[in-house]
Amino acid sequence: MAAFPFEIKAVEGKARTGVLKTPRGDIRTPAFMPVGTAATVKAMTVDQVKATGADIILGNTYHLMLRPSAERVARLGGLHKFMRWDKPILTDSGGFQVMSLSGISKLTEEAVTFSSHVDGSKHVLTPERSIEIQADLLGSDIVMQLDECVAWPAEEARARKGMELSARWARRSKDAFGTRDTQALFGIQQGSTFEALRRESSDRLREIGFDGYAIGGLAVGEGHEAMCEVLDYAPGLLPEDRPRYLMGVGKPIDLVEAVARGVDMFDCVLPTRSGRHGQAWTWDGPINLKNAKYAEDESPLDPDSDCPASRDYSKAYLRHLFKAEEILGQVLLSWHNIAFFQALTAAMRAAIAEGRFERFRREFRARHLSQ
Ligand SMILES: Cc1ccc(CCc2c3nc[nH]c3cc3c(=O)[nH]c(N)nc23)cc1
Repeated sequence: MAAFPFEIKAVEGKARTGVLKTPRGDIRTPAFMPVGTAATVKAMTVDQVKATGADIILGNTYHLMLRPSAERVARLGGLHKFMRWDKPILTDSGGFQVMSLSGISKLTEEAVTFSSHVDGSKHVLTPERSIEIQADLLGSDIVMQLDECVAWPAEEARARKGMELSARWARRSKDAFGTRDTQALFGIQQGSTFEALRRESSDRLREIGFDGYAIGGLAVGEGHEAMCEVLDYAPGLLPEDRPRYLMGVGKPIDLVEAVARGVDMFDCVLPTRSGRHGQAWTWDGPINLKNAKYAEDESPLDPDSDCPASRDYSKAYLRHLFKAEEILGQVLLSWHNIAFFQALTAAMRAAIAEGRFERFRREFRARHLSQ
């Protein structure tokens, strides 16, 4: 019995819109999940995040196990209580962050061992330990298996080794997760840019059985075209009646093109990270508010938005805040960008439900990529 019912409401081509029902609330798909790495969506309060329409946020095993430690979060009541977010949380398993953030790390059949980028202390992550941190100590609603994300570009032999290790860790993760039914476990498809490897990965994950399936190993520098080439076949290798989560993606155009290829869930640091540097995402494409042309532009970022950061502040004021290095600039632009990504996924849900997604996709590309 799948822990979380996934109801697909409408389909247009490969695009789907639906609802993933969890004990802590429904997740409308296609869904964009704001990244809350260290128990905060950077520069935003949970009330602002909720106001944007986000149904779920992401937490990070790697960061929280190093600081304040998973045991401390558990003693403080778990991640939801700690950060005052009472809707669903998905946590990553930590392996990806070890490879991209920590200093010395060692990968064996048994575990990933690494030294903390915070204080140099030594840590060990096994599939079993990652499940314990995510499910028992942080208390997340959607748990990710521990996997190995092979760097791009990869030789086929190297990509096979990583895919096979991830498949063995998928089995160990499922065994450690057990028969919990108030939390969900997602497997992660690997195989780099090789169709045969991704097919084998998908078959092994399907055999084990998961509540949802992630597409890993992308958004690692391959670029939009190469990613779309993999997405032309990768989502379809996974069970069509369960959610498909494309990890680490992406720019607005990436989301639209991935939804068109059958992806349901997304996460990316782009809206908050670019917001902190003065980049605003809009229906007409990205703009850099530090540009002199906005110095006396009294228009807001989006007058039709219900988000105060998008509707109530002039570009001139936002530019001033960034030039003056005022914290409020980072707060307002993070808020606007997250609201824009939520508005984009809401527009795609409506378009698919009304059978006009292809028109939406065509019009979005024409307007957003016009620059
Ligand atoms: C809080 C949080 C931040 C980031 C993530 C996703 C991080 C992420 C990737 N980001 C870009 N490409 C990625 C690939 C993988 C991958 O193959 N496996 C895993 N476990 N995570 C990935 C999850 C949670």
